[in-house]
Amino acid sequence: MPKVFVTDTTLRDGSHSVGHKFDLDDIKEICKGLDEAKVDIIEVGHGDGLTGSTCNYGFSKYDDFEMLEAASSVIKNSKLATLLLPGIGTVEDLKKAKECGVEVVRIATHVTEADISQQHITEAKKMGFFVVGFLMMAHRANVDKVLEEAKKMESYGADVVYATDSAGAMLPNDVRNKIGTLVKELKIPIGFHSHDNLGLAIGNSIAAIEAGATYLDGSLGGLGAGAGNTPTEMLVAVLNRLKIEHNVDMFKTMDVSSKKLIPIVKKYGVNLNNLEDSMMLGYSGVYSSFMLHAKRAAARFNVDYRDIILELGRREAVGGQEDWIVEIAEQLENK
Ligand SMILES: C[C@H](O)CC(=O)C(=O)O
Ligand SMILES: [Mn+2]
Repeated sequence: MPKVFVTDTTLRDGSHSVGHKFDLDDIKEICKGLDEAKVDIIEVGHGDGLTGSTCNYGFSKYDDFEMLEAASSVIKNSKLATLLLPGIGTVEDLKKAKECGVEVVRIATHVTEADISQQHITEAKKMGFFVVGFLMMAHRANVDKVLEEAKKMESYGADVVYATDSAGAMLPNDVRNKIGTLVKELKIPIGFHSHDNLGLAIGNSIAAIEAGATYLDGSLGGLGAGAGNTPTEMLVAVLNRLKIEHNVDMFKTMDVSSKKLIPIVKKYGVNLNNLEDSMMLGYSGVYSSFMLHAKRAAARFNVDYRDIILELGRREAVGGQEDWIVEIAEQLENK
């Protein structure tokens, strides 16, 4: 299967979950972590896109350009992105975003309204942006309509078109059908952005990949509107398990999620699940009762418990082989 590019939207879609109130220092911390994890694209800004900070959508703590400058000041590897909804953001805002170091702009419209993206996509291309057309609420139109609207975005010059499951309402077959059709009928790469309202964010992302999508969105810990997005760290784990080529370091996405994002969002009363333990067990296929002992051994030998779990998975450990844990920890210490 072709290589997949990961966009992390913790600092844009995730900002819906914290009332658009991320601090500039928080933005820098998260961006640094995502950048070190080599996430391809990091999206930053108000949850409703550039200049979404209004009484309609909720005021953010900082304006988008301050947030984008803060992000840009720490990003070395990844590309900085922002979202724009025509009618909320303007071409002037795109120019300002460019000056802040933004390289990727995602122009978002309702799935039946691609026409209103023409000016913004055309102007963004002239400014040298990598332009993503983002068709929101993709469950609300049938496959022919989604195709018609995606083709419009392609004809305006978009580099990628997304089908976006804004309401987390799509079922895997719908994803497969729509993404598969776009992949077949368009010349540009196709992306998918999901929400977890039916517990299908990861499953639908897999359906999208299998149907040929090569741009996938996630957010750390799944932080995002509604039930949240596909967790970035879990998406990377699944890509690894599927042996699909990508650029992202799984452990580093886990670290930025558990060590940086979770403490930050606690300030806003958001209790984000720490996915690390359950994800490592599923990823390596190790029985849950090994976790406690692996953590104890990791502390004793000063090694990463995740490496112990990975090795237990490689050895296909089963109940009764807990004695391997200390042996593995000791070997890791001596490496
Ligand atoms: C403006 C929305 O939050 C964009 C998005 O992420 C979605 O439709 O989903
Ligand atoms: Mn979203």
